[in-house]
Amino acid sequence: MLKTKTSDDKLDTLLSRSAVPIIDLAHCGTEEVPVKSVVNRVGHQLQKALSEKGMALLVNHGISDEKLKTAWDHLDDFVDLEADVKQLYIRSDGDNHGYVSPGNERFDGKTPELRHAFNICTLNVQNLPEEPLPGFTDHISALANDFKALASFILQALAVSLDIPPTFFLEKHSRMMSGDHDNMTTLRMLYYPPIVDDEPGHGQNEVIKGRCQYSYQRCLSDQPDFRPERNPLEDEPDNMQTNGKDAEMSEHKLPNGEVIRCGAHVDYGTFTLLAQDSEGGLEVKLPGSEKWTRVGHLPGAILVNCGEILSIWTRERYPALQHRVVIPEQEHIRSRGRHSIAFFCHPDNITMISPNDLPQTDAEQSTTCLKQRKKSFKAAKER
Ligand SMILES: O=C(O)CCC(=O)C(=O)O
Ligand SMILES: [Fe+2]
Repeated sequence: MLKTKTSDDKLDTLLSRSAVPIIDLAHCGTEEVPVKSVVNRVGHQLQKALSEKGMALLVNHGISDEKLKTAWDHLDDFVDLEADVKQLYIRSDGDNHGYVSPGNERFDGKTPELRHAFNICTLNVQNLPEEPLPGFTDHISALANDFKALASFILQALAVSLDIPPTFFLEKHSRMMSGDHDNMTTLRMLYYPPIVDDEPGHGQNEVIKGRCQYSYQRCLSDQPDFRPERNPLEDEPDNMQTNGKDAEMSEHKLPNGEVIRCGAHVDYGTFTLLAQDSEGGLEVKLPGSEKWTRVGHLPGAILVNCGEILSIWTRERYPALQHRVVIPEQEHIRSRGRHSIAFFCHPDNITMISPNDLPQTDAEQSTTCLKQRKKSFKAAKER
């Protein structure tokens, strides 16, 4: 009893350090017909969380930890296959589906990324590595369907939050996981290998080539992690850093080159659902701030963050969240591998995105009114 209380207290303290609002989905996030009262409550909580922070942590969402961990085991097994077998599943031009090896992507436009990714845009068996990895297809298909159901729940809650008909977004996302020619929704499995600094004298390209070899490190960390933000002025009294430089203090720079786990970017879909086995360097820029903030890690929780399309649809009421994954400063953290799964929720390709689809807020209405009054006053004066 006491033990439970103590650990609850500890968790409360940890959660109070989190920058992210936490929303409880009462275990019905993946139900085909979710309980209406829960959708309504979550809608109201999302309204506050997304407009103020651009993100929220979902708990009791309905996707079990076991399911996520088994998916990461399958990804580990895939990454461990011989290069010529992996090559059969590589992402090809003009199609987002398939495997992407380390060093091939630069989300910030310049910095190569240290991660293995497997994009799944369709559940067509031919496009999945079932032959070398029996069981892969069934497990990943079931997981993709769970994420699709969870995304449908969030789409309904979003409609509630914006005071529009509950099926408004759902109807515009009816083709999720049918292939990126119909709908760009993607389940992306990610593995970030451990980072071990090169010894002096080793070649420049070791980081991309050598250090990204697979280490067969199954997901390890399962502890809540909300370490307080480090204050550079406290740690290095002589160092007169400005605020703008805080970001660099939480990041480890490798001596032999510019690489990152995932460069700074915003997702371009409606929203993203993100599961992770440890934080491993995930940082965000909260709306209106230029400072990188650590997200922290709550085991089993799924982060939802706004993408560009939702930001356009809502006239930035729900701003797209800038994020990145840096190489963690602490040696014991960066020398651990990290797994994540991102579900990028996109509208059907034929959908027209217009902010005029959504009713305006009172503030927006009065700005529009004022603009119209000024315009007619000017016209009357000219007449
Ligand atoms: O792995 C992560 O935590 C983030 C990945 C991400 O932001 C992306 O692939 O768009
Ligand atoms: Fe992203």
